[in-house]
Amino acid sequence: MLRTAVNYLKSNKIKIQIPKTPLTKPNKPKEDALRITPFGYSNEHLSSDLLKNVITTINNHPDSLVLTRVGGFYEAYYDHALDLSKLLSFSVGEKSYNKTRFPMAGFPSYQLQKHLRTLVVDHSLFVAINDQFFNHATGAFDRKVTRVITPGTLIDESSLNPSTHNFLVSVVLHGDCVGLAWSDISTGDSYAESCIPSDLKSFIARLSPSEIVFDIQLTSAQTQTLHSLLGAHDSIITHAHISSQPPSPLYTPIENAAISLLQSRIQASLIENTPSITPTKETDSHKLILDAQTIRGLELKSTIRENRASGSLVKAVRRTSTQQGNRLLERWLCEPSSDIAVITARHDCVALLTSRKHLRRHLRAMLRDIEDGPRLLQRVLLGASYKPSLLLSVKRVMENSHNVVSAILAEYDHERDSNEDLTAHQGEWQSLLTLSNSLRPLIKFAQRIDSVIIEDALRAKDDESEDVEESEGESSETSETTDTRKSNTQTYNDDYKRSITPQHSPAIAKLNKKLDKLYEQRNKFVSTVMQDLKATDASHVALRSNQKLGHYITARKSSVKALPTAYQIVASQKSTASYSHPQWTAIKSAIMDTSDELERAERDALTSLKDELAAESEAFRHNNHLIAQLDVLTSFAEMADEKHWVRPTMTTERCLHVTDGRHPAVEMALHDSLNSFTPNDVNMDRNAYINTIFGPNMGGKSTYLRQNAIIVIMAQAGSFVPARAATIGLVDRVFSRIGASDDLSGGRSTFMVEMSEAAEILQNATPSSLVIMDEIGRGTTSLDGLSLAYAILLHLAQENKSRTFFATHFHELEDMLSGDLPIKHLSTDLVEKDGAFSFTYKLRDGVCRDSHGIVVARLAGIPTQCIEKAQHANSVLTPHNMHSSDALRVLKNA
Ligand SMILES: Nc1ncnc2c1ncn2[C@@H]1O[C@H](COP(=O)(O)OP(=O)(O)OP(=O)(O)O)[C@@H](O)[C@H]1O
Repeated sequence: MLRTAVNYLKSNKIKIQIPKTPLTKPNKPKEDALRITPFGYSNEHLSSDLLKNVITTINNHPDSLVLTRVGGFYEAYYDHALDLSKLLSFSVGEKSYNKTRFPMAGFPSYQLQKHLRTLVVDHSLFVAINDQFFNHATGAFDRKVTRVITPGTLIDESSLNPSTHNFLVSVVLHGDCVGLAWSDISTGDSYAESCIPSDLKSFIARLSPSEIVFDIQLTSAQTQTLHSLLGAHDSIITHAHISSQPPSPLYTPIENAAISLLQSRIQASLIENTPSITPTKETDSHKLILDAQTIRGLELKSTIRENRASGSLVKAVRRTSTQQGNRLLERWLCEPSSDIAVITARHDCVALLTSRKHLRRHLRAMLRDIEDGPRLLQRVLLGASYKPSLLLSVKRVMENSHNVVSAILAEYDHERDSNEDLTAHQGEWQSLLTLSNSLRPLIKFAQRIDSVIIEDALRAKDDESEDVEESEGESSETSETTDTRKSNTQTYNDDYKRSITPQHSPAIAKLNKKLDKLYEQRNKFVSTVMQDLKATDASHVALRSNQKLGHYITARKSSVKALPTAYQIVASQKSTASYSHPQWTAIKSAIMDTSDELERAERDALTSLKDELAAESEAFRHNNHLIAQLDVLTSFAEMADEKHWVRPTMTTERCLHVTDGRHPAVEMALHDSLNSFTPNDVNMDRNAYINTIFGPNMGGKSTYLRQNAIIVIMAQAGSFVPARAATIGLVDRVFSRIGASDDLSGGRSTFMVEMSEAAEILQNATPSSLVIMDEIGRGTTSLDGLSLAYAILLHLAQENKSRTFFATHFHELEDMLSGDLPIKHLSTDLVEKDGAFSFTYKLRDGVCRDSHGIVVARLAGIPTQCIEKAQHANSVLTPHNMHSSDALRVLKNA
């Protein structure tokens, strides 16, 4: 009856990676081996309550791998144990109940985060955490599932990539409208929007969610429709109910439906501590839309061939210093703005920071010290790997954010007071000041945390509790020692470490005073003990406490002199004796009780600080978003200065002019191999908005296409651009048809994919769009390909009227497209000098009629014999004689 998560995912055709070897039954371990398994298994019998709970939990969570907390360990039973041991490469143990033995595997609780990464991130499993709670009434442990961890609901820092968001997206389809709500639970960022069905794919490509939620009540036809709208993606699909919660007037009904679907999915996962989703309505809602192929084809987030981040645009241009900045940079590049005011304000900030190297350096140094505020906040609020000292980290983020903004304002004041020419930069300063001044005042709250918490003590306590967790299960005798072995100096290494200042509350002040007094009494008592024992010539005097003897005094026996009667022998060994003393028992008991009381009061104080932080969470998130923006803008400025990028002029005209444009990632790769990049120009206006690019294979056509799209994207994201000058007419969408790929699982051949992508462009591109098309029509016969290329170009020129870069080897197009069309032909060349060939990479006007495919094939290493045959065929055949029997005879007789 038990169904493991692996089986469930497999049976639902959900993509998982499982070990190649099949899951097997464990060998029956030997009795002795059971006691020494690496996960600390002891050969105990399971209690019937625990067993019942485990079986019920497994049955209630048929999709999940159930991990049950037992003491200091997380354990899995039955076939879940087999799966766990296989996936984590553990050996399997056994437990028994009523003489029945069954498999068990587990690990110490402090290793949970590490193993969740393997189970949930690497293997896309769902893991139900069956936690234990001590029940004071029964004196036993109760257990219940507190979280069902899935790829989209991870909040544990160590399982997440800090530089990218981990989105959970809900999708609702109603007629011609799709409602979407998405949230990164680890940062608290949540949004909702609606779109037309054909845009769903681009949304998903931009967000790269790890999990997509469908309404559980969808019919199979509706599910199928949604799947086809989503296209290919790497996310897992889960289901939830659309819960009935009050709709927000900020959102449309379909957006509200998506929000409640998302909320109920989160509720089902974060059972004990469900965050409430309040999506942000984006102020900058005018976006440059990039479709899924474009994000992939331009290698914005990862390379096409190996799907690696290194080599991608994000990686090539990233100079950010914070994790929140890394995430925002990715968002801005995949979702640039199409609002000229927003873009201009960003360019203003970049201009200012580019020209002020000292300010930029100062800011970058300060930004590097800012921790990942949004994820820290979520850890505090959701209790995932929470420890009180996180409040100190939150405080530091507040202070450092304040310092970053203060540094900007101070620089402005300094320039205003000393620089007469400030008016020339007034607009740029205005943009940076508007952004900086939006910082919400949290510094007082930071000061409050500072005045309440005793930092060193709280950190030491957290470190100790981590150590305790790691050593849980090991036996340890608690002891307080006042050791006089080496000198008369008395050390009280077990004194209570206070982590909250007495000024915090009268109750805490009172308890502190009481404890101080008790410590004073103890010190006096210790002096008396020392005198008494010295009188008997005893040495190695120590005051201890343990469970067996209670509070007692030990000393090395060296004299027969009698001690006062208050000293009662409680244990005696060959050379040492242990004594109880009523005064010591009274003092020590009072110290322990008061310490406990103080600890509880301090814990309450920390909880109320946590609540205060929850009330300020919106302001804290706002400030972190501000820091992320300043970080990305500083990163853009760093890049502009380092690589000599320029500020583009933005206009609403349908034009694109670039002087000496470059491709940032290709230029970087060439630079690494000590080669230089050849820059190229663009000149497009309303009379000539289509460029066809001809030239040899490997001549740089695709690079040119991509670099122009990237220049537009970088500009509209707010960055300067890799060029000597640029004027960019605002673009509403970038479409691309690049590279050949099939979609076998979707039942589409390479040519079919190519045509579907072209169809989408022709149906959706507007006069404000930018289209790049690489070698359309190459996947079929030359004649069909040429005809399609011709017709598509004409359609783009006459119907869509989009700015278009069209790379092709069909030089016949020059003759076919003559006449009054807004098309300009450009070419790169292959030149020969002393028998050596080289590419010019420089575009010139006109059409290159030779693709030099055979030369490139030789350079690629095709065997000489084969090349010679190709050269012969090439010299015999022409487009006109290809089917003539004479030509074919000459070819065969060669
Ligand atoms: N402007 C340039 N300056 C220097 N090197 C370049 C330039 N453009 C491209 N290259 C180099 O040439 C290689 C091939 O470029 P690209 O893929 O753009 O050629 P292509 O003309 O599209 O080739 P094909 O027609 O075979 O697809 C690039 O990987 C890069 O190393």
